[in-house]
Amino acid sequence: MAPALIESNADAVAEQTFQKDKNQGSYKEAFSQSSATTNYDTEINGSDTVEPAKYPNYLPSRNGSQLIVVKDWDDVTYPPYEPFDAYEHGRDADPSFPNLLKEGVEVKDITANIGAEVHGVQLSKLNRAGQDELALFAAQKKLVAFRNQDFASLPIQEALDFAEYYGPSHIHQTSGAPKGFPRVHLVHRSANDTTSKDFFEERTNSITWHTDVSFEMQPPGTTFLYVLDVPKAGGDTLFGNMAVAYQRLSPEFKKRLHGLKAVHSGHEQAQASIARGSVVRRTPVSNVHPIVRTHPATGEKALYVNPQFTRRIVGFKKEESDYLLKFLFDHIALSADLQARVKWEAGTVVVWDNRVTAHSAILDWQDGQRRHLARLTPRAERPFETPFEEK
Ligand SMILES: O=C(O)CCC(=O)C(=O)O
Ligand SMILES: [Fe+2]
Repeated sequence: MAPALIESNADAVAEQTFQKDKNQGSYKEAFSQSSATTNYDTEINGSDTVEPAKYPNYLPSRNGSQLIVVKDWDDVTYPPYEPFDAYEHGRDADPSFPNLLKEGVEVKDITANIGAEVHGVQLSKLNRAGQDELALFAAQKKLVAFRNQDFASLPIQEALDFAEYYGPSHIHQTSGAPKGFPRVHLVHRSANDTTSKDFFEERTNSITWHTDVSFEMQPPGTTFLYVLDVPKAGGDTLFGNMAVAYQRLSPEFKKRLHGLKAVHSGHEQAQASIARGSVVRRTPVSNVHPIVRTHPATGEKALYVNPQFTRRIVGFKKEESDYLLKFLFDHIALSADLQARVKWEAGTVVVWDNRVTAHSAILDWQDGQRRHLARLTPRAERPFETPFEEK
Protein backbone atom coordinates (compact mmCIF):
# COMPACT_ATOMS: atom_id res chain seq x y z
CA MET A 1 0.00 0.00 0.00
CA ALA A 2 1.23 3.49 -0.72
CA PRO A 3 2.24 5.51 2.33
CA ALA A 4 -0.55 7.59 3.78
CA LEU A 5 1.48 10.70 3.09
CA ILE A 6 0.80 10.25 -0.58
CA GLU A 7 -2.88 9.70 -0.10
CA SER A 8 -3.44 12.63 2.21
CA ASN A 9 -1.67 15.12 0.01
CA ALA A 10 -3.40 16.25 -3.10
CA ASP A 11 -0.22 16.99 -4.93
CA ALA A 12 3.43 16.14 -4.66
CA VAL A 13 5.89 18.76 -5.76
CA ALA A 14 9.00 16.67 -5.52
CA GLU A 15 9.16 14.30 -8.38
CA GLN A 16 8.32 10.71 -7.58
CA THR A 17 8.79 7.44 -9.28
CA PHE A 18 6.00 4.97 -9.44
CA GLN A 19 5.98 1.43 -10.69
CA LYS A 20 3.13 -0.04 -12.57
CA ASP A 21 1.53 -2.93 -10.79
CA LYS A 22 0.70 -5.04 -13.80
CA ASN A 23 -1.73 -7.33 -11.97
CA GLN A 24 -3.83 -4.53 -10.60
CA GLY A 25 -3.41 -2.14 -13.48
CA SER A 26 -2.71 0.54 -10.91
CA TYR A 27 0.41 2.46 -9.95
CA LYS A 28 2.31 1.77 -6.78
CA GLU A 29 4.85 4.05 -5.28
CA ALA A 30 8.28 2.57 -5.68
CA PHE A 31 10.45 5.37 -4.39
CA SER A 32 10.13 7.79 -1.58
CA GLN A 33 8.20 10.96 -1.94
CA SER A 34 10.33 13.73 -0.58
CA SER A 35 9.26 16.23 2.01
CA ALA A 36 8.36 18.68 -0.69
CA THR A 37 4.63 18.47 -0.94
CA THR A 38 1.89 20.88 -1.73
CA ASN A 39 -1.03 20.20 0.47
CA TYR A 40 -4.35 21.35 -0.93
CA ASP A 41 -6.43 19.22 1.40
CA THR A 42 -5.58 20.82 4.69
CA GLU A 43 -5.09 24.35 3.56
CA ILE A 44 -6.27 26.49 0.70
CA ASN A 45 -5.55 30.19 0.61
CA GLY A 46 -4.28 30.53 4.13
CA SER A 47 -6.99 28.86 6.18
CA ASP A 48 -4.28 27.25 8.27
CA THR A 49 -5.10 27.57 11.95
CA VAL A 50 -1.70 26.80 13.43
CA GLU A 51 0.57 29.43 11.95
CA PRO A 52 -0.33 31.85 9.15
CA ALA A 53 1.89 31.90 6.06
CA LYS A 54 4.31 34.84 5.91
CA TYR A 55 3.65 35.11 2.17
CA PRO A 56 -0.02 34.17 1.60
CA ASN A 57 0.26 35.38 -2.02
CA TYR A 58 2.47 32.31 -2.54
CA LEU A 59 0.05 29.74 -1.12
CA PRO A 60 -1.01 27.05 -3.56
CA SER A 61 -4.25 27.73 -5.34
CA ARG A 62 -6.27 25.44 -7.54
CA ASN A 63 -8.47 27.88 -9.34
CA GLY A 64 -5.96 30.68 -9.71
CA SER A 65 -3.46 28.48 -11.43
CA GLN A 66 -6.07 27.00 -13.72
CA LEU A 67 -5.51 23.53 -12.37
CA ILE A 68 -7.96 20.95 -13.51
CA VAL A 69 -8.52 17.39 -12.49
CA VAL A 70 -8.20 15.12 -15.46
CA LYS A 71 -9.16 11.52 -15.67
CA ASP A 72 -7.48 10.82 -18.95
CA TRP A 73 -5.01 12.51 -21.25
CA ASP A 74 -7.58 14.19 -23.48
CA ASP A 75 -8.39 17.06 -21.22
CA VAL A 76 -5.23 18.99 -20.44
CA THR A 77 -4.60 22.62 -19.69
CA TYR A 78 -1.37 23.24 -21.61
CA PRO A 79 -0.25 22.07 -25.03
CA PRO A 80 2.91 19.96 -25.40
CA TYR A 81 6.18 21.86 -25.32
CA GLU A 82 7.61 22.76 -28.71
CA PRO A 83 11.38 22.86 -29.25
CA PHE A 84 12.89 26.33 -28.84
CA ASP A 85 16.37 27.85 -29.25
CA ALA A 86 17.86 28.18 -25.81
CA TYR A 87 20.36 30.95 -25.20
CA GLU A 88 23.09 30.32 -22.63
CA HIS A 89 23.86 33.61 -20.89
CA GLY A 90 26.71 32.08 -18.94
CA ARG A 91 28.73 32.11 -22.16
CA ASP A 92 28.61 35.91 -22.25
CA ALA A 93 29.83 36.31 -18.69
CA ASP A 94 33.08 37.95 -17.67
CA PRO A 95 34.71 35.13 -15.66
CA SER A 96 36.14 37.62 -13.15
CA PHE A 97 32.52 38.44 -12.16
CA PRO A 98 32.95 42.25 -11.86
CA ASN A 99 29.20 42.94 -11.78
CA LEU A 100 28.16 40.06 -9.53
CA LEU A 101 30.98 39.97 -7.00
CA LYS A 102 31.78 43.63 -6.41
CA GLU A 103 34.10 44.78 -3.68
CA GLY A 104 32.72 43.99 -0.24
CA VAL A 105 30.77 40.93 -1.39
CA GLU A 106 31.57 37.92 0.78
CA VAL A 107 31.82 34.48 -0.88
CA LYS A 108 32.37 31.42 1.27
CA ASP A 109 32.59 27.92 -0.18
CA ILE A 110 30.19 25.52 1.52
CA THR A 111 32.36 22.47 0.85
CA ALA A 112 35.48 21.90 -1.25
CA ASN A 113 33.48 20.24 -4.04
CA ILE A 114 30.20 22.08 -4.22
CA GLY A 115 28.42 25.23 -3.16
CA ALA A 116 29.05 28.81 -2.15
CA GLU A 117 27.30 31.10 0.27
CA VAL A 118 27.20 34.76 -0.71
CA HIS A 119 26.52 37.85 1.38
CA GLY A 120 26.32 41.39 0.03
CA VAL A 121 24.64 40.89 -3.36
CA GLN A 122 21.00 41.87 -4.03
CA LEU A 123 20.04 39.64 -6.97
CA SER A 124 17.02 41.72 -7.96
CA LYS A 125 19.32 44.73 -8.51
CA LEU A 126 21.78 43.00 -10.86
CA ASN A 127 22.29 44.47 -14.31
CA ARG A 128 22.26 42.24 -17.38
CA ALA A 129 26.02 41.66 -17.21
CA GLY A 130 25.60 40.65 -13.57
CA GLN A 131 22.85 38.23 -14.56
CA ASP A 132 25.14 36.67 -17.17
CA GLU A 133 27.80 36.29 -14.50
CA LEU A 134 25.26 34.70 -12.18
CA ALA A 135 24.63 31.93 -14.73
CA LEU A 136 28.34 31.18 -15.04
CA PHE A 137 28.96 31.43 -11.30
CA ALA A 138 26.09 29.00 -10.57
CA ALA A 139 27.42 26.60 -13.23
CA GLN A 140 30.90 26.69 -11.66
CA LYS A 141 29.84 26.47 -8.00
CA LYS A 142 26.85 24.24 -8.87
CA LEU A 143 24.75 25.86 -6.16
CA VAL A 144 24.96 29.32 -4.62
CA ALA A 145 23.02 30.36 -1.52
CA PHE A 146 22.44 34.12 -1.60
CA ARG A 147 21.45 35.43 1.82
CA ASN A 148 19.28 38.45 2.72
CA GLN A 149 17.46 38.66 -0.59
CA ASP A 150 14.27 40.65 -1.29
CA PHE A 151 12.93 38.09 -3.80
CA ALA A 152 10.08 36.82 -1.63
CA SER A 153 8.71 40.35 -1.08
CA LEU A 154 8.84 41.39 -4.73
CA PRO A 155 5.65 41.23 -6.77
CA ILE A 156 5.64 37.63 -8.05
CA GLN A 157 5.74 38.86 -11.65
CA GLU A 158 9.03 40.69 -11.00
CA ALA A 159 10.65 37.57 -9.61
CA LEU A 160 9.43 35.64 -12.66
CA ASP A 161 10.73 38.31 -15.04
CA PHE A 162 14.15 38.07 -13.41
CA ALA A 163 14.27 34.28 -13.83
CA GLU A 164 12.88 34.31 -17.37
CA TYR A 165 15.98 36.12 -18.60
CA TYR A 166 17.53 32.64 -18.50
CA GLY A 167 14.79 30.92 -20.47
CA PRO A 168 11.04 30.35 -20.66
CA SER A 169 9.56 29.07 -17.40
CA HIS A 170 8.70 25.45 -17.02
CA ILE A 171 5.09 24.86 -15.97
CA HIS A 172 5.09 21.76 -13.82
CA GLN A 173 2.72 19.02 -14.87
CA THR A 174 1.41 18.30 -11.36
CA SER A 175 2.63 20.73 -8.73
CA GLY A 176 0.90 23.61 -6.97
CA ALA A 177 1.19 27.24 -8.01
CA PRO A 178 0.16 30.58 -6.51
CA LYS A 179 -3.06 32.14 -7.72
CA GLY A 180 -2.53 33.54 -11.20
CA PHE A 181 1.08 32.31 -11.52
CA PRO A 182 1.15 28.78 -12.91
CA ARG A 183 4.80 29.26 -13.87
CA VAL A 184 5.83 29.30 -10.21
CA HIS A 185 6.43 25.86 -8.73
CA LEU A 186 5.58 25.58 -5.03
CA VAL A 187 7.02 23.43 -2.31
CA HIS A 188 4.65 23.64 0.61
CA ARG A 189 3.86 21.71 3.75
CA SER A 190 1.46 23.48 6.06
CA ALA A 191 1.91 23.79 9.80
CA ASN A 192 -1.04 21.55 10.56
CA ASP A 193 0.20 18.77 8.32
CA THR A 194 1.16 15.78 10.45
CA THR A 195 1.60 13.20 7.74
CA SER A 196 5.36 12.75 8.15
CA LYS A 197 4.65 10.21 10.91
CA ASP A 198 2.68 8.13 8.43
CA PHE A 199 5.44 8.52 5.88
CA PHE A 200 8.05 7.04 8.20
CA GLU A 201 5.72 4.16 9.04
CA GLU A 202 6.43 3.02 5.49
CA ARG A 203 9.88 4.40 4.68
CA THR A 204 13.28 4.48 6.36
CA ASN A 205 14.37 7.80 4.85
CA SER A 206 13.06 10.64 2.72
CA ILE A 207 15.99 11.13 0.35
CA THR A 208 14.92 11.43 -3.29
CA TRP A 209 17.85 12.42 -5.49
CA HIS A 210 16.72 13.97 -8.74
CA THR A 211 17.34 16.66 -11.29
CA ASP A 212 14.21 18.62 -12.04
CA VAL A 213 11.83 17.35 -14.71
CA SER A 214 14.58 15.57 -16.65
CA PHE A 215 11.83 13.91 -18.70
CA GLU A 216 11.31 17.13 -20.65
CA MET A 217 13.06 17.50 -24.00
CA GLN A 218 14.61 20.77 -22.79
CA PRO A 219 14.93 20.48 -19.02
CA PRO A 220 15.91 23.42 -16.77
CA GLY A 221 19.39 24.94 -16.45
CA THR A 222 19.91 27.90 -14.10
CA THR A 223 17.20 27.46 -11.46
CA PHE A 224 15.98 29.46 -8.46
CA LEU A 225 14.53 28.27 -5.16
CA TYR A 226 13.66 30.76 -2.42
CA VAL A 227 12.31 30.36 1.01
CA LEU A 228 9.04 31.82 2.27
CA ASP A 229 8.54 29.99 5.57
CA VAL A 230 11.10 27.72 7.11
CA PRO A 231 10.96 25.35 10.11
CA LYS A 232 13.04 26.27 13.19
CA ALA A 233 15.35 23.34 12.54
CA GLY A 234 15.60 20.96 9.60
CA GLY A 235 14.12 21.08 6.12
CA ASP A 236 17.56 21.58 4.53
CA THR A 237 18.07 20.74 0.86
CA LEU A 238 20.85 18.42 -0.31
CA PHE A 239 22.79 19.09 -3.51
CA GLY A 240 25.36 16.90 -5.26
CA ASN A 241 27.94 17.84 -7.90
CA MET A 242 27.32 15.61 -10.93
CA ALA A 243 30.41 16.88 -12.74
CA VAL A 244 32.61 15.60 -9.90
CA ALA A 245 30.51 12.41 -9.85
CA TYR A 246 31.53 11.94 -13.49
CA GLN A 247 35.19 12.84 -12.86
CA ARG A 248 35.44 10.25 -10.07
CA LEU A 249 34.87 7.41 -12.52
CA SER A 250 37.81 5.58 -14.11
CA PRO A 251 38.74 6.47 -17.70
CA GLU A 252 37.61 3.03 -18.90
CA PHE A 253 34.25 3.36 -17.19
CA LYS A 254 33.76 6.90 -18.49
CA LYS A 255 34.48 5.67 -22.01
CA ARG A 256 31.74 3.07 -21.64
CA LEU A 257 29.22 5.66 -20.52
CA HIS A 258 29.93 7.99 -23.41
CA GLY A 259 27.50 7.42 -26.24
CA LEU A 260 24.92 5.79 -23.98
CA LYS A 261 21.49 7.35 -23.73
CA ALA A 262 18.74 6.82 -21.18
CA VAL A 263 14.96 7.18 -21.18
CA HIS A 264 13.59 9.73 -18.69
CA SER A 265 9.85 9.47 -18.06
CA GLY A 266 7.26 11.83 -16.58
CA HIS A 267 4.39 9.41 -17.16
CA GLU A 268 4.44 7.82 -13.73
CA GLN A 269 4.43 11.15 -11.93
CA ALA A 270 1.38 12.24 -13.90
CA GLN A 271 -0.36 8.92 -13.42
CA ALA A 272 0.28 9.05 -9.68
CA SER A 273 -1.20 12.52 -9.51
CA ILE A 274 -4.36 11.30 -11.21
CA ALA A 275 -4.49 8.29 -8.90
CA ARG A 276 -4.54 10.74 -5.97
CA GLY A 277 -7.43 12.64 -7.56
CA SER A 278 -5.10 15.50 -8.34
CA VAL A 279 -4.09 17.35 -11.43
CA VAL A 280 -2.13 16.98 -14.66
CA ARG A 281 -1.54 20.08 -16.74
CA ARG A 282 0.04 18.67 -19.89
CA THR A 283 0.16 15.36 -21.70
CA PRO A 284 3.03 13.52 -20.02
CA VAL A 285 6.19 12.80 -22.00
CA SER A 286 9.35 10.67 -22.04
CA ASN A 287 12.61 11.79 -23.60
CA VAL A 288 15.97 10.21 -24.29
CA HIS A 289 19.07 12.06 -23.04
CA PRO A 290 22.79 11.26 -23.02
CA ILE A 291 24.02 9.74 -19.77
CA VAL A 292 26.96 12.16 -19.82
CA ARG A 293 25.97 15.69 -20.74
CA THR A 294 28.15 18.71 -21.42
CA HIS A 295 27.53 22.13 -19.94
CA PRO A 296 27.21 24.76 -22.68
CA ALA A 297 29.09 27.50 -20.79
CA THR A 298 31.83 25.62 -18.92
CA GLY A 299 32.27 22.64 -21.26
CA GLU A 300 32.22 20.44 -18.17
CA LYS A 301 30.84 16.92 -18.44
CA ALA A 302 28.38 15.64 -15.84
CA LEU A 303 26.38 12.52 -15.11
CA TYR A 304 22.78 13.07 -16.14
CA VAL A 305 20.75 10.23 -14.66
CA ASN A 306 18.57 10.25 -11.57
CA PRO A 307 16.52 7.65 -9.70
CA GLN A 308 13.29 9.62 -9.98
CA PHE A 309 12.94 9.83 -13.73
CA THR A 310 15.62 7.74 -15.46
CA ARG A 311 14.09 4.40 -16.37
CA ARG A 312 16.17 2.54 -18.88
CA ILE A 313 19.42 2.64 -20.84
CA VAL A 314 18.66 2.58 -24.53
CA GLY A 315 19.89 -0.61 -26.24
CA PHE A 316 20.57 -2.49 -23.00
CA LYS A 317 18.51 -5.43 -21.83
CA LYS A 318 16.48 -4.76 -18.68
CA GLU A 319 18.84 -6.54 -16.30
CA GLU A 320 21.87 -4.80 -17.83
CA SER A 321 20.20 -1.43 -17.62
CA ASP A 322 19.00 -1.98 -14.03
CA TYR A 323 22.49 -3.06 -12.99
CA LEU A 324 24.28 -0.05 -14.46
CA LEU A 325 21.69 2.46 -13.34
CA LYS A 326 21.78 1.05 -9.81
CA PHE A 327 25.53 1.58 -9.72
CA LEU A 328 25.16 5.18 -10.93
CA PHE A 329 22.30 5.97 -8.54
CA ASP A 330 24.26 4.52 -5.60
CA HIS A 331 27.35 6.45 -6.67
CA ILE A 332 25.32 9.69 -6.66
CA ALA A 333 23.57 8.96 -3.36
CA LEU A 334 26.59 7.67 -1.43
CA SER A 335 29.13 10.32 -2.45
CA ALA A 336 28.71 12.63 0.52
CA ASP A 337 32.13 14.00 -0.42
CA LEU A 338 30.62 15.76 -3.43
CA GLN A 339 27.49 16.98 -1.66
CA ALA A 340 26.43 19.98 0.40
CA ARG A 341 23.28 20.83 2.30
CA VAL A 342 21.74 24.25 2.26
CA LYS A 343 20.34 25.54 5.51
CA TRP A 344 17.45 27.80 4.70
CA GLU A 345 17.02 31.06 6.56
CA ALA A 346 14.65 33.96 5.91
CA GLY A 347 15.77 35.78 2.75
CA THR A 348 17.75 32.89 1.20
CA VAL A 349 17.62 32.39 -2.56
CA VAL A 350 19.46 29.36 -3.92
CA VAL A 351 20.57 29.53 -7.53
CA TRP A 352 21.73 26.22 -8.92
CA ASP A 353 22.40 24.61 -12.24
CA ASN A 354 20.15 21.62 -12.80
CA ARG A 355 22.36 20.39 -15.66
CA VAL A 356 25.33 19.55 -13.46
CA THR A 357 23.74 18.75 -10.09
CA ALA A 358 21.27 16.47 -8.39
CA HIS A 359 19.30 17.45 -5.28
CA SER A 360 16.96 16.10 -2.65
CA ALA A 361 14.60 17.55 -0.09
CA ILE A 362 14.97 16.26 3.47
CA LEU A 363 11.87 15.54 5.55
CA ASP A 364 13.15 15.83 9.11
CA TRP A 365 11.49 18.76 10.85
CA GLN A 366 8.99 18.56 13.69
CA ASP A 367 5.35 18.64 12.65
CA GLY A 368 3.48 21.84 13.40
CA GLN A 369 5.80 24.08 11.37
CA ARG A 370 5.20 25.38 7.90
CA ARG A 371 7.79 24.81 5.17
CA HIS A 372 7.12 26.88 2.08
CA LEU A 373 9.42 27.59 -0.87
CA ALA A 374 8.97 28.77 -4.44
CA ARG A 375 10.91 27.59 -7.48
CA LEU A 376 11.44 29.47 -10.75
CA THR A 377 12.49 27.04 -13.43
CA PRO A 378 13.76 28.43 -16.75
CA ARG A 379 14.08 25.78 -19.43
CA ALA A 380 17.40 25.35 -21.21
CA GLU A 381 18.96 23.53 -24.15
CA ARG A 382 18.31 19.94 -25.09
CA PRO A 383 21.03 17.93 -23.27
CA PHE A 384 23.98 17.16 -25.54
CA GLU A 385 27.21 15.26 -25.18
CA THR A 386 30.76 15.90 -26.32
CA PRO A 387 33.33 13.11 -26.80
CA PHE A 388 35.36 11.52 -24.02
CA GLU A 389 38.66 13.29 -23.41
CA GLU A 390 41.71 11.66 -21.89
CA LYS A 391 42.76 13.92 -18.97
O1 LIG B 1 12.04 20.95 -0.82
C1 LIG B 1 13.21 20.95 -1.16
O2 LIG B 1 14.14 21.05 -0.34
C2 LIG B 1 13.59 20.76 -2.61
C3 LIG B 1 12.40 20.66 -3.49
C4 LIG B 1 12.75 20.35 -4.91
O3 LIG B 1 13.23 19.31 -5.22
C5 LIG B 1 12.55 21.39 -5.93
O4 LIG B 1 11.92 22.41 -5.66
O5 LIG B 1 13.03 21.20 -7.05
FE1 LIG C 1 13.65 19.33 -7.33
